[in-house]
Amino acid sequence: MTEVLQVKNINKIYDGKAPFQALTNVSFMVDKGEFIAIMGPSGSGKTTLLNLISTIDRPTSGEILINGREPHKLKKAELANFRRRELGFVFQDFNLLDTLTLEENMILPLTLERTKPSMMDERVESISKKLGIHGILNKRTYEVSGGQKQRTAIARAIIHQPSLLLADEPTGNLDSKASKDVMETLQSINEKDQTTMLMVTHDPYAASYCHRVIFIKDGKLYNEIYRGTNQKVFFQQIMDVLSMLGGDGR
Ligand SMILES: Nc1ncnc2c1ncn2[C@@H]1O[C@H](COP(=O)(O)OP(=O)(O)OP(=O)(O)O)[C@@H](O)[C@H]1O
Repeated sequence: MTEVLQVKNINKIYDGKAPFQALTNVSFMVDKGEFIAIMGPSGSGKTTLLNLISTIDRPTSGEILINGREPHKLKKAELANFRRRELGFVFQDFNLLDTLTLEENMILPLTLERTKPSMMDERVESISKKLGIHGILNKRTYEVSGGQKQRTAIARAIIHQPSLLLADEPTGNLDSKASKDVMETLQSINEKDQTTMLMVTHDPYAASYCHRVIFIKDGKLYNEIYRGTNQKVFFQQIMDVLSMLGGDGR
């Protein structure tokens, strides 16, 4: 089986005085090594979908399988372990701990797994070099740039070699130079390590680094497009779908 993520017929209804159906019959598959962007207007259900895949929230009906397993069926403690081992997270606002150095931030997931110190050192060395943060590992988060913070957050997200890396607007707080830098970093990790990635983004330039963009509108799949060899052409195709969707994709 090469599918890392299977989303099958997902519905999500938020209960309340006026129940709201945020997702309707959403299905898609993601193969090992794929790099996927999810785009759509504001309120279309992107965050809802990411929360279901990241197991933070549960679907009302339908199945989500990650590496062939259904995390939503696990008990609480097992689910916590599953999430820690199988998933990596990158957020818009980095979510780094300000009192720790970049290295300490990076190794947090390994500390939780009680990984041997020699193994930790090896991982820190190779990943920090790959991400271009090796020379600043002893700095604290307030001493480095936004792009460097996000690269540290990416390092933390991949240090335990997750099956699936989930990113929520990873370039949302970055200027265009730092965004380019972070997207090139994600692309290179995806290519070298075959890490499967799924990213929610409003940024068509960021999405143009992906293999495939899935568009959602009003909680339903609207369209999906695959990248050929040319990133500029893909960027234009993404812009075209966004303009059909209406607005600026937000
Ligand atoms: N906890 C909740 N209870 C009720 N309705 C919710 C809840 N969370 C989200 N919604 C509604 O579900 C819909 C989808 O929201 P969601 O946050 O998934 O959209 P989004 O595509 O991520 O939007 P944005 O791009 O603005 O972040 C919206 O109409 C929202 O108001």
